[in-house]
Amino acid sequence: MFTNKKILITGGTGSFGNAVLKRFLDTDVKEVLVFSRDEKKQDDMRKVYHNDKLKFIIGDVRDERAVMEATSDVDFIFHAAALKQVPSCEFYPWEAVRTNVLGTENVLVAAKKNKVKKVICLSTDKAVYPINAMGISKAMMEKVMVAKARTYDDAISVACGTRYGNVMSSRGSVIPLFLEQILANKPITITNPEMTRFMMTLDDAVDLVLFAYKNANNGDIFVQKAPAATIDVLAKALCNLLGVPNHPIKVIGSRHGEKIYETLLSREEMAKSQDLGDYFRVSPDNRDMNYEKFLSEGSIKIESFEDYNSHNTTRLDVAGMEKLLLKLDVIGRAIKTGSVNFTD
Ligand SMILES: O=c1ccn([C@@H]2O[C@H](COP(=O)(O)OP(=O)(O)O[C@H]3O[C@H](CO)[C@H](O)[C@H](O)[C@H]3O)[C@@H](O)[C@H]2O)c(=O)[nH]1
Repeated sequence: MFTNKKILITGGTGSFGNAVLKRFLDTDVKEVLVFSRDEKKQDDMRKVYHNDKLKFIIGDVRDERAVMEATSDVDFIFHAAALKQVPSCEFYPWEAVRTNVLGTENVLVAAKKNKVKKVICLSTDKAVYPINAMGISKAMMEKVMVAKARTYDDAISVACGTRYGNVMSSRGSVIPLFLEQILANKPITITNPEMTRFMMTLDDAVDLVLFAYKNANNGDIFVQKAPAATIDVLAKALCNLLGVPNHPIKVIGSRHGEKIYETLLSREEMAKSQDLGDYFRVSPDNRDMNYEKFLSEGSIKIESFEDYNSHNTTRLDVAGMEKLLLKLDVIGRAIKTGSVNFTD
């Protein structure tokens, strides 16, 4: 699939970057370039992987020149660089715009100029009916991707997007936090026990981008079908797995910008999405602005569709959640060693 090809991953030192990298390095890829800002994280990765195919570039997606140069000789781009923490983006929304929106524009402009064959832009469920700055910036990122893709020559370059739910145990997320709290014998801090989130493993996340890579047409957005659970179920499953079913719980209330449930596809998107089995594809609206030419489009009955969200998808009970959690290395390590290692 990647024989003799050069791949660039923006934000390649993060949880997703590491997971996707491992898959790429197992192929006969020519080179994998990690483009990111943090020299320390790059140096740590360099030492862990010891692989000649892996190259590191220091740079920021906000910097047009750095992006142009980094992508000059690249076949594929996986664009994962982002500000993604909901609370911090609420406090610094302009920073989210700079990285998530303008940074993505830089990547897409450079990809066109440098004739990159495919660009896969990573988005999130929080971009659908967005209420927080992170989600709004990711929604704008998707709009930029779709609009830029309209200007691409299909025979040369393809840009597409993927939308994730929560990636279980990614850096800074709730699963490592709850594990730490249990192991330190501190109460688990639950925001709202009834809140639901889609649950995806990092492997699912990698499968989704590879599916998009293989199947995308210009402007497509892909979503993977996924189960969901309440935070209460998640906390109970973690306590059971660590052998402390009666561990204390403290309800702390929602944080800035949080939603009670997340949506992977809006009702409007469901009406025109294509069901591909484990995935949905949402193709772009490629009409031009002379809308009077396209009257038949008005006939779809949006009301007869429901959005695809973490309340109405398959819901995991405690046993189902435990089974899914056991797929994560971090859980096995926590059970065995009594400590949390965040390398997943
Ligand atoms: O102390 C805490 C912290 C979180 N939660 C709850 O746990 C769920 C998940 O929280 P996370 O912080 O793990 O995840 P978010 O849903 O806020 O956002 C996450 O998912 C996004 C994708 O949707 C991005 O990847 C983002 O980086 C990542 O943090 C939420 O319902 C949250 O309210 C608690 O109950 N207690």
